[in-house]
Amino acid sequence: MNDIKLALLGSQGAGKSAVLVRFLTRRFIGEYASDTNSLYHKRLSIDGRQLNLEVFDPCSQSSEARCILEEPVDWADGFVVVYNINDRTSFTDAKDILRQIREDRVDHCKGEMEVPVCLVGNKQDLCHARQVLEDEGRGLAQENHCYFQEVSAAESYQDIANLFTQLIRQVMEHLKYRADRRRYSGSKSMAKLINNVFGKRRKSV
Ligand SMILES: Nc1nc2c(ncn2[C@@H]2O[C@H](COP(=O)(O)OP(=O)(O)OP(=O)(O)O)[C@@H](O)[C@H]2O)c(=O)[nH]1
Repeated sequence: MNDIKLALLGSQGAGKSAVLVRFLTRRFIGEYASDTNSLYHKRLSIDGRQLNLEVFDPCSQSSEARCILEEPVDWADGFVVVYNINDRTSFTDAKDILRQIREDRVDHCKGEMEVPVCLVGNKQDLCHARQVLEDEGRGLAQENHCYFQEVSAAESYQDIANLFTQLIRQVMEHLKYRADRRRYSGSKSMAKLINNVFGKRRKSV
């Protein structure tokens, strides 16, 4: 069984918990405790593969985006970055978060494939009060090579289910790529070791 770890990031009130709970339970619950970190578990099957999903929903992060969190960035295999389309500040925070994820991952995983991230513009049902155009969200996602979707946690399950499914597929590919890379560099160093030991020995015989 594959273990997949995701983290939800975004500014306070963007709707992180609402998006996640909609995915996990198909329901919209109006209010959530926002003063604790939560770790959700779910078993699911995607493309015939059984998965053990863990999702970290950290408690509110300040709007200065001092937010993020060394821990989830190291811990998670993929990220869902949520902003509120009616709140430009939350979009600016999302930009900062995407930049921080990229910088952190570049530092830690030189030469590795980029970590899968999904950018989510939430509260689409309130689009009469929109402050962030859909094209701006799409543009930001393109700059950061990530999947993008506007959703309404209040009104719709399907878009949210699709985006989590897409992200989880990308994470599975990413984990496979990392495992293959490790195996390849492991076998290369093993070949080098064998060559060093036996190659030298053969010479002296
Ligand atoms: N109209 C509407 N309201 C939403 C939607 N999603 C969330 N909300 C509301 O927005 C508020 C904040 O939602 P949360 O899910 O608690 O947001 P959060 O990002 O987890 O917030 P923190 O835990 O404080 O960081 C709540 O009152 C939700 O009911 C949505 O799609 N549409």
